Amino acid sequence: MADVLAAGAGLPVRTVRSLDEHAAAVLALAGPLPGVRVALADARGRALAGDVCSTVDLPPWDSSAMDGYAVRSEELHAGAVLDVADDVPAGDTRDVRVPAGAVVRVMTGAPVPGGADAVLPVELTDGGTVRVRVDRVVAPGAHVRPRGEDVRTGDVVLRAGDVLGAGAIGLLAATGHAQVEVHARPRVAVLSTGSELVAPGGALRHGQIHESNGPQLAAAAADAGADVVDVRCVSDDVDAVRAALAELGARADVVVTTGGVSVGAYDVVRDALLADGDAQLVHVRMQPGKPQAVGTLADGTPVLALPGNPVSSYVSFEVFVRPLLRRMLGAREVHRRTLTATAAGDLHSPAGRRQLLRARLEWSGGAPVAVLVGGPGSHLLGALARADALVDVPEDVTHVAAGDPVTVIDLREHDA
Ligand SMILES: Nc1nc2c(c(=O)[nH]1)N[C@H]1C(S)=C(S)[C@@H](COP(=O)(O)OP(=O)(O)OC[C@H]3O[C@@H](n4cnc5c(N)ncnc54)[C@H](O)[C@@H]3O)O[C@H]1N2
Ligand code: MOO
Repeated sequence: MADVLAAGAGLPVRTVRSLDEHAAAVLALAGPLPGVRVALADARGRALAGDVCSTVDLPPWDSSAMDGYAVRSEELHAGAVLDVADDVPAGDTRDVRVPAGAVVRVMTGAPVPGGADAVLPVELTDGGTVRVRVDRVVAPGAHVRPRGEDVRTGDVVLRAGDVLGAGAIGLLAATGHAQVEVHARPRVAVLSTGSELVAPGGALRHGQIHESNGPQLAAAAADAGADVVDVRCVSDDVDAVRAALAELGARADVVVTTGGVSVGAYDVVRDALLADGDAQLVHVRMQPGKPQAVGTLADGTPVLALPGNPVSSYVSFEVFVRPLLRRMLGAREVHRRTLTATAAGDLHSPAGRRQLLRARLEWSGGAPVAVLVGGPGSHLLGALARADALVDVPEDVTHVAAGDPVTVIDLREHDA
């Protein structure tokens, strides 16, 4: 296959690339954005800009795991009656000791008093508050959570590039961090182009359709952790597109366009990008998503021009834009998870184009099965909405039989 493709009389040449080559070119457009300090409440879904160490031991002191009595275990035997010398609820900040021959009542989460080596759960006693009768004994160490068992002061608890989920936010709070340094969220602007487009809700005349790529890609960008700063739509007018791109470039870290990037007479994104900035037209050996353009606007802002067909723009977003946004967000792993599933039915794929087919994952005996939804047509939005996976058929594979293993890109995870 040639490296460049002459697209026809009078049309600019296109670089021909595989999906992986184009994805690598897109990823090279930008690195992680600078770090910013944010409150924990704003940290969810963001990636750490540096390693984080604990400011405390966890637990910070020997802690009771049960409501009961702090005991010297060697003094216990069934039927023993011991004095209850003190009462230590959670939050008691005194430094209490267990006298010899006695016990101290403790609650879950209370510090285990000095001298005690175990906690006797209240269920193994008569529950006395002045004196307590021991019904059964416990071994040394029972129900005591030792200081530092979980985390030690100075331990690196989370690393740069970790994406903060609920567990990580809990750990940051527990280890003493009210704020944390994360990478800035990439600011994304989405520009849809097409004179046939009418805002959702608007009345349609013959030849017109509702604009759906903008809302779709804005949702996908937010889902990837981006801050969507603008979503707008312009008609097929090259000056209008150039003006919109210049405005959006000034406000965003990445501009994503849809439509107008193929070989048509009114493919104005193509013309606007070639007029300003530094962009390359690309023919990607994939279906959907063949015509693409990528580069920078006049002010240096990365721009990705995706094809207008709704499924093409969504799939292109998934495999090209999303990894770039994840990289700018600082995530260590920028790609979606893939898994091997069984094809539910036969499928066909064009030679020389890597095909990404919309599918639904089902489970049979615990193993994933990929059930295609809709056909390969890049206009089939009805089916796209029911898909939660993309079956990834390599360029050189033209036929997959029902029951064969297929690689599947799992779309079910939400990162934002
Ligand atoms: N002669 C050729 N024609 C086409 C080729 C080709 O190689 N030779 N490639 C086809 C492929 S593949 C694709 S993909 C499309 C991409 O073309 P564009 O990126 O220029 O997209 P448009 O022509 O502007 O639109 C295509 C289609 O999608 C609808 N659309 C566009 N924007 C939106 C939107 N925001 N919301 C909803 N729907 C949208 C538009 O109405 C068209 O139906 O080119 C093929 N043609
Ligand atoms: O490359 Mo297009 O996206 O097949 O419809």
